[in-house]
Amino acid sequence: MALIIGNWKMNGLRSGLDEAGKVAEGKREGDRLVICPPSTLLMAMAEALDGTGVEVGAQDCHMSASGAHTGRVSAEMLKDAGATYCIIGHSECRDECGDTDGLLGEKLAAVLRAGLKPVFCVGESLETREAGGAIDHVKRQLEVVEGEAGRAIVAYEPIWAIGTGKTPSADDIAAMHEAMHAVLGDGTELLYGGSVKPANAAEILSLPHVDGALVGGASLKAEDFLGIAHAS
Ligand SMILES: O=C[C@H](O)COP(=O)(O)O
Repeated sequence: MALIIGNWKMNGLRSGLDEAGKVAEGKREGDRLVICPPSTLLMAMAEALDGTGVEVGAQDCHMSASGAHTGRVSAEMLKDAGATYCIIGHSECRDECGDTDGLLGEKLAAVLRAGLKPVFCVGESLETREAGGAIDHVKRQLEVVEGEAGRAIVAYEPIWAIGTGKTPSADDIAAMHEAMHAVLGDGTELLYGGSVKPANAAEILSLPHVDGALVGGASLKAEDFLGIAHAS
């Protein structure tokens, strides 16, 4: 069954917990669903979803377990709050938080140290795609995670497809996932992310080496999120 992870990004107040409850109500036997809310909602959501089979994840973490890092949250704290997954290397974090490959290697180690499942994001810009360098770019990004391939989930998210309504062609997604699988092997689940919605989910999730989806905007409404899950 496909793994469908919803990334709420910086969206959601306590009232949003109702939507997570609706996801749990609509979950079918065997569905593998994860919601990554903002950290303010993590503990409450983990408690609300306890026993439903819908898991909760975080969107980023600090590499240290604790210390003088004002405003930051460690992987251990996220685990303690009820998270079982943690996204790292999302293009928005690479861009806004200055996540470098070196820093991401430390975050990956922190997530594994805390006993969380890392969801490591990679993806190219439109400029790189148009220059024909997408696969080489992603392969270079994968160097951070290659050593832990069996313990990580990797999400391919072309930056130009995030929140734009645009997606690569099915052939381009398949080619990228084939290239990632060749690097990482059978033990790593590979997700696609970038404008996934109920209408395109069946085609994307049927592609070879696409084991699931990382969903942004369409994860905010339970109906859409479940529509994606049930398209697989
Ligand atoms: O983490 C999720 C991705 O950035 C995809 O976002 P999107 O589904 O809104 O395009």
